[in-house]
Amino acid sequence: MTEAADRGHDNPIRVGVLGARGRMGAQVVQAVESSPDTTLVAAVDAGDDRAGIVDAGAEVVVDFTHPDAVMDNLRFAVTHGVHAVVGTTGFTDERLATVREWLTPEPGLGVLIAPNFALGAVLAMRFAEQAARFYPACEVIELHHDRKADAPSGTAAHTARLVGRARAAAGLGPAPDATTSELPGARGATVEGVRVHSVRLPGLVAHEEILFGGTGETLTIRHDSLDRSSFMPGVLLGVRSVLRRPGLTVGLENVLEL
Ligand SMILES: NC(=O)C1=CN([C@@H]2O[C@H](COP(=O)(O)OP(=O)(O)OC[C@H]3O[C@@H](n4cnc5c(N)ncnc54)[C@H](OP(=O)(O)O)[C@@H]3O)[C@@H](O)[C@H]2O)C=CC1
Ligand SMILES: O=C(O)C1=N[C@H](C(=O)O)C[C@H](O)C1
Repeated sequence: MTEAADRGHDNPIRVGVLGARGRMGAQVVQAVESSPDTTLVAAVDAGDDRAGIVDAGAEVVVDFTHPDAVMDNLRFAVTHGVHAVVGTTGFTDERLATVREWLTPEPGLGVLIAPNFALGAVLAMRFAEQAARFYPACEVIELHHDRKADAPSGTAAHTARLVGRARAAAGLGPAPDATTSELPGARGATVEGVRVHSVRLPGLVAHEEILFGGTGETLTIRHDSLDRSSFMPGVLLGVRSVLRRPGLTVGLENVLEL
């Protein structure tokens, strides 16, 4: 039996939420309160004292804050022996290396950082990684609500990294592109050699298309989060699994064993 299965309503996992009044944080608060094997012990937002998380005896902290705040929050959690599940974006390879260093003296502690907690988004990334070596060209389009702070999205950047690395491993060179003249930005940003385009519109939630082009055909992989509830099963799975995953885990695909 897994540790997660041992935790029920008589011994729920004690969870603190950082960014608790934000779009995602408010949903996480509800999800944690509604799940029989988790209990909310602290809800902290900007301006609140995050020491409340430690004082309340949280075992796991969930962070949906801001790329500028997340590293400081994470260091706080690790220093105080609290496991962390992080959805906040902005993680570069350098940031991930720093988190690994922080965890070195804390061998029992787990941190899960996932660019996207929606099942379909995780599957779309895996499918894109699998398709990458078969097509000479790939571009990513991400579409989000107009209140999003960062571009490109963490999911799009992660997808492009996975595709770019799979292309390099397959020995594929740069994608064919005859463009010699362009308005700055017209061809998007480049992540690991893959073009990424960002759309921001009211009415959208979180959407991604990965487009592949080849001989006489295209393949489009598309995922749509139509509501933020789409992220909650993944967040709760992360909370349950981080307790038995010491060290740094990047991506929900590792928890799902895809
Ligand atoms: N991995 C995933 O599946 C998903 C990831 N995200 C990511 O999550 C992050 C948050 O998104 P979203 O909820 O839409 O953003 P919001 O701006 O709605 O929420 C962020 C909240 O965090 C608060 N905050 C800022 N700094 C701190 C801090 N140091 N300590 C505690 N709280 C803080 C903000 O307060 P204030 O407004 O006063 O600054 C705000 O209430 C983004 O990086 C986004 O990309 C979003 C959806 C899914
Ligand atoms: O800000 C958002 O909304 C989202 N952020 C994450 C990202 O940047 O990839 C995940 C999802 O796309 C929603």
